[in-house]
Amino acid sequence: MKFKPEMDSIRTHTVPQWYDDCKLGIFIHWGLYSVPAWAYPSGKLGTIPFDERWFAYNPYAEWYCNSVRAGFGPTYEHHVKTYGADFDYESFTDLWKAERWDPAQWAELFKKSGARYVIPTTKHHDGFCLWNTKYTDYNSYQKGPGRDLMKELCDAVRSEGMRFGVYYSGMLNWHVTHNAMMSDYEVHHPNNITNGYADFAYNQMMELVDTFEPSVLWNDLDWPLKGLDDLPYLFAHYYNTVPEGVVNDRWHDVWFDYKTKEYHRGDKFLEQKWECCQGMGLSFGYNQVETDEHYVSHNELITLLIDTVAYNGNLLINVGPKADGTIPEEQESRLLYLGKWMEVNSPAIYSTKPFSRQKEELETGEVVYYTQNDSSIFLLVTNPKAGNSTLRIPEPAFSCDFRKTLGNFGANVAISEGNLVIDLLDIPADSAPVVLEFTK
Ligand SMILES: CC(C)[C@@H]1NC[C@@H](O)[C@H](O)[C@@H]1O
Repeated sequence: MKFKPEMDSIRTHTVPQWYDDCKLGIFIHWGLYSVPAWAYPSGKLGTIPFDERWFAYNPYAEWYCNSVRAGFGPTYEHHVKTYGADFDYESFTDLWKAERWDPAQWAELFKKSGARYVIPTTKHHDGFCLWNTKYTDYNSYQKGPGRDLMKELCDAVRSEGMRFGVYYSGMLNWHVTHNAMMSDYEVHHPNNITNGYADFAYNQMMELVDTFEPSVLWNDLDWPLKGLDDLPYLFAHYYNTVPEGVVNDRWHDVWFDYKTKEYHRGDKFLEQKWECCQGMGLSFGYNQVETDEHYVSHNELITLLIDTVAYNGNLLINVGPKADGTIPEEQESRLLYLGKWMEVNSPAIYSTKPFSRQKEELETGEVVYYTQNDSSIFLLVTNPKAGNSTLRIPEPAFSCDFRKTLGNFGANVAISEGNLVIDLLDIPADSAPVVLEFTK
């Protein structure tokens, strides 16, 4: 076995090329919380103080159980009015049927979006498992849909040639703890998290590795503090079982292959491989309260991908399906639009590296990004003006030859008075970002 259960051995693991090259993944938050599918769209993570102003007004619909446990606030009031004060969260297993779910349809849509990996929630904080785990009967095979949702999805994703990863909420399990969490400290120090629970989480993670051999282990929030000594054994087993596997950075700083950023992006890492994960709206789980205005626009989604890739990141964009197994039209529409753009422009995305410059904001309002591969430099122009316009890029970062535009628009390129001058021609109204390729 290449990896031994000791951190000196684990630290020899490197990020496999596939993860660096693929750039775009699909997150899926689907679970019992998809039945009520209700949250108060209070604001983006990071814009609201992380106290009860966040936890009792949580825009994350997948936090429904905790929001109700708060005992006040809009979600609690909605629950009492809709289901009654005595309706406990576990009873949503009787209402979750997934009656319209076709995993092949999901996989086809994700493939069309240009995504190359898919990571579903196998167990979110509520503790309900979406695979036929032997460690609890609180799972989708024994209850609710009566199906091993993860096995069906894994087969469908892989049959479309995409990689399958697993999300697992290691630190939180609200089927085990029963108090409302109203602070960041409580989230990272849940009471009742015993040695027994740490063993449960370890055993389920090992079961996920052995059952699915996932390309990504995406643990969330933190790992049970009583189980930190188990992690070298988990990582060694995982890397020996899945040599091209990668793990994220939410394991109590014990180890990571790549860093994660959730919504607020701040300073990007550039040198360190990272992944931006967010919903298309304010929530990861489907929230019936959200309308199109809460969602990033179609072009903003493409710009989010470009702004991530230019800084050495991957975009893991989330899909929140409805309880019946259908994907909300607003989300499907954005994925298809992104996929159409990728059909033409993916050479500037897949298998690229950051350039010496990543982003420039021009005086005329356009924002220009750069990526590169071994033979080309790509210049990606977000919010280009409709019709014909001229971009002036002072002190250009390169003087190589303009090769072509990617897409149905024209361009004339010249160096004039020390500026790279680009005449963009025939840009449609409300255009998606446009890409020009230069030869090194
Ligand atoms: C980024 C995503 C996986 C989020 N992580 C923190 C959770 O509390 C939240 O519900 C969501 O799963």
